[in-house]
Amino acid sequence: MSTLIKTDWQILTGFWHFAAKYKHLIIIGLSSMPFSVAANLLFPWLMIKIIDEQIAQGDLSQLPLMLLYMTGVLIMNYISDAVYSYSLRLVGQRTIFDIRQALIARIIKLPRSYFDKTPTGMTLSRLTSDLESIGDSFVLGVLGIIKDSINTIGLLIFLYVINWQLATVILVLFPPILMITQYVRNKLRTLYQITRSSLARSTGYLQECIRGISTVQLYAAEQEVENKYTQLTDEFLHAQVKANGWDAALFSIIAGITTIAMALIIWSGSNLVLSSAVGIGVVIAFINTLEKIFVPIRDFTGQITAIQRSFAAFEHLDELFSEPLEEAEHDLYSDAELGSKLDTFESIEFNDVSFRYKAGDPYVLKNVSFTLNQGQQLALVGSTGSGKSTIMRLLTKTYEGYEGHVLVNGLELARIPKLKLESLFSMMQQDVFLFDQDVSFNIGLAKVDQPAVEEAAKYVYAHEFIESLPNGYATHLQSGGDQLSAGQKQLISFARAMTNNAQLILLDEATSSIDSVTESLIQKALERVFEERTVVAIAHRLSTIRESDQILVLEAGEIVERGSHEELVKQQGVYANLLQEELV
Ligand SMILES: Nc1ncnc2c1ncn2[C@@H]1O[C@H](COP(=O)(O)OP(=O)(O)OP(=O)(O)O)[C@@H](O)[C@H]1O
Repeated sequence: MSTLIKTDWQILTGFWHFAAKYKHLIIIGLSSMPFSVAANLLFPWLMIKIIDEQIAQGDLSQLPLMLLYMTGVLIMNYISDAVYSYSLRLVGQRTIFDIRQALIARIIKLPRSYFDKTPTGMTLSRLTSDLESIGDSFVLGVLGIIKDSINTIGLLIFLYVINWQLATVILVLFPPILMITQYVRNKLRTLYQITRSSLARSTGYLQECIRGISTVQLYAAEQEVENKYTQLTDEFLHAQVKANGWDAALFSIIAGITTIAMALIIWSGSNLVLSSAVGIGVVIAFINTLEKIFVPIRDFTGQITAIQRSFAAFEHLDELFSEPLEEAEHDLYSDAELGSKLDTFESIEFNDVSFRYKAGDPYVLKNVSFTLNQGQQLALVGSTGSGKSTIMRLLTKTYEGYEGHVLVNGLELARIPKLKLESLFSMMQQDVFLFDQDVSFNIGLAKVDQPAVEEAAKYVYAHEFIESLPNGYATHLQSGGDQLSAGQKQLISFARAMTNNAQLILLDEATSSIDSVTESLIQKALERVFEERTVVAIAHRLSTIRESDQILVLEAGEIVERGSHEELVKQQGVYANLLQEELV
């Protein structure tokens, strides 16, 4: 089997098309480089000229012109540096912006199976810290390395041309500087890893505690939470302090080596001056250039580490981009093939359907078959874990990969694009997710106008309670609708399901206990839906589904009984038992 592990280079080239869009900016940035290098070389060259050919000769006639040149060179340096940084940083920022947009577009289309196996925090960190890491580490690292390497090589060649003996003095100091920086960087890398992982752990812990704040307060566990958090952040602080120490040490060591180099240059330079091999200007130019060579070398290993660190982020993003969008893999019906076949709901047919969530897992649906025609009501009944919600999830294409056939109006469900189902089916969910927005948004999800929102609310008897809220439909629902009762949340979910006038209502009745006033509203709404629409319902209270045309009783993924309420009662089987339990 061929290995699918990509090299860093392959991953990186996979992202190139994002940056390639800004080729013109990259060309502008890179073409400023020769000017920057030229300025870096011209400056010491002019200095030598001024000292050795003007000052040392006692002839200052050319001095104003030389100073003018120097000013020009400095200005050229600033401008080229600014053009380089501005344009290439802009490329970095725009590229990251585009990657973020592409990532979000991808994430929201990923199948539910992805979200089942991936913690939310991990997906969010791809969009935040991984992208930030690419911005901070990769973009700045690469920009720094390109600029510093070209400048350093240019300067070294220049110094060798001016005087090879003094240039060799500088070159001799390269190996110890590289060794020391490598050693300190390794220490820093380990410490940075500790700081990152301890920060991630403490932030994760804090996130969890804030999410579960009501439990923390209810059980008076504030002190324990505080202690644990202090312990986790202590580790972070400790590693950070150590890292600061090493960072400062590296800085001082390089400053020390620069001083040693200066002493060596002065010492050997003085001898060369005395023997008239070079002018004093050359020695001064060498001293002036030292920092420009040693500081980039100090930063070099850091930039390499930063770039390496960003490879992990690229790898994470690549994984996310490689996550399959399940629907795209299927041979979906074209618009022409569908024609008007899905304009009105006619029937659903489950034909020997089996399903498991993952290959190798046990089947949670086994050979399920049933038919539901327009205008009928089908109820799914069974103990917890028997597979009722799984049937709903297959119908809404939340999960794919069933065995057997599911036909909607005679068309294979797997081949129907999800969007086409939207106007046909509507789901009244058990887990009501309310957005931190007003009631109207929560009902219409910004897809329908206010009259349609109110019409849907009236249909499910939610209008009255919504009107009694402080700002009616404009009332802001905070933290997932904490100010609403479980029943009120359900009514909003019902209204949401009604906004698109879908012909088939998929109903997942809530198990949560509901106050009696809202309960009667919910019952009225359900009765109306059952009377007027085609319904597939998971009902926890059997009273809700009494009037259904067909009741399927599931046990461990299999249909064990089917029939109307009366027929099942007569059978004296599982359904009759469930009914008995409910009455008790
Ligand atoms: N995302 C998932 N991944 C793996 N297994 C799952 C997943 N969701 C449900 N299951 C398993 O599938 C089986 C059927 O679950 P399902 O949610 O369909 O039951 P249910 O009858 O709707 O139960 P309840 O009445 O409690 O909602 C259970 O054994 C459950 O553990």
